[in-house]
Amino acid sequence: MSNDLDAMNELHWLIDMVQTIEVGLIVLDRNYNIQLWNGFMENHSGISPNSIKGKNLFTELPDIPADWLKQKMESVFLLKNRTFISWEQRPYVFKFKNYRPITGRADFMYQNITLLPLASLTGSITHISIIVYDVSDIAVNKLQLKAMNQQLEELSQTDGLTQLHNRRHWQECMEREFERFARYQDQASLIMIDIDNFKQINDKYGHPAGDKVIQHIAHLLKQSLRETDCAGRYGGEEFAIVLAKTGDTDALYFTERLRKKIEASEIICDNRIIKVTVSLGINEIKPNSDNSSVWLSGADKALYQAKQNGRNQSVVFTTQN
Ligand SMILES: Nc1nc2c(ncn2[C@@H]2O[C@H](COP(=O)(O)OP(=O)(O)OP(=O)(O)O)[C@@H](O)[C@H]2O)c(=O)[nH]1
Repeated sequence: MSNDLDAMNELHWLIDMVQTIEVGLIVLDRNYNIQLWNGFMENHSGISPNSIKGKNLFTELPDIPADWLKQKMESVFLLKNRTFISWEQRPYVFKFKNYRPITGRADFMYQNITLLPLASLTGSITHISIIVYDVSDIAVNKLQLKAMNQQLEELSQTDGLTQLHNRRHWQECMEREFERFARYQDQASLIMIDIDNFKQINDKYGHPAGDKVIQHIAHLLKQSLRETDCAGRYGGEEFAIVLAKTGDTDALYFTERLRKKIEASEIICDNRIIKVTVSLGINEIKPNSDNSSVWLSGADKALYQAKQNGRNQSVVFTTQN
């Protein structure tokens, strides 16, 4: 008698706990009709256990990705094995609003889900349990950390004044492009750009005005680039670009258009108009280029030649440079 009472108590406690636990519990039969729907599910869906019992899960909650979840559940029935669905795989299965104060930034509740086969007294799998864990805190923290890391990575690759790639990152990009060429024999051209007589601009208008000129050139440069091109601030008043899939004839067309655009533009600083020009050196990858340094130094030599020739011009590297 006392054993019966103990067992009854245990069952009663268990039912109480199932109802109040901060985890969603659902039991479905073979046709996905709901047999159990605990307090957590009621609180977050607004649907009471009495009103949903015996009804089909997918009819009652049409937001659930039915085909996808059925496929998972069928394999649980078939293999008699539990399955886990992580929030990283699918942020949620049940579209519940997120009310947590800490993770107020998430609109919905991130969920980890376990699908558990339930055996009848005869041992056959007649039902399935869906266990829903609210993992919004973990998910939001992880996503925030990921976003911050991404931001940090971008910052570590970006030049603060111009928002172009910084020298180190540009160099990596250039080396990648060089290796790609070595593998696929693709065309690519490297361009070095230097602002003409920049020291005089600093001396005449002041360093802040000089900075503004650098930003202005970077802005015009960005406007001229394609998605696949890679541009960076190589030094103080020097920029470097890799034009993907571009031979030196097209690169020259690009640099001349940019040069003329810069020449025609003006920078207004403290009510004064500043006009600048740039010199540009171009070097197309050659099939016999040994390494990326040779490619870079070819463009640098062509730039030097452009300066020697009187500035405000583009020069294509040849072995005579
Ligand atoms: N305002 C500003 N000036 C910089 C920056 N970095 C380098 N400079 C200046 O840029 C000038 C570069 O001058 P030089 O290399 O002598 O060449 P240049 O006057 O441009 O003459 P050419 O290149 O021969 O046409 C130096 O005076 C540097 O101090 C920067 O970030 N901002």
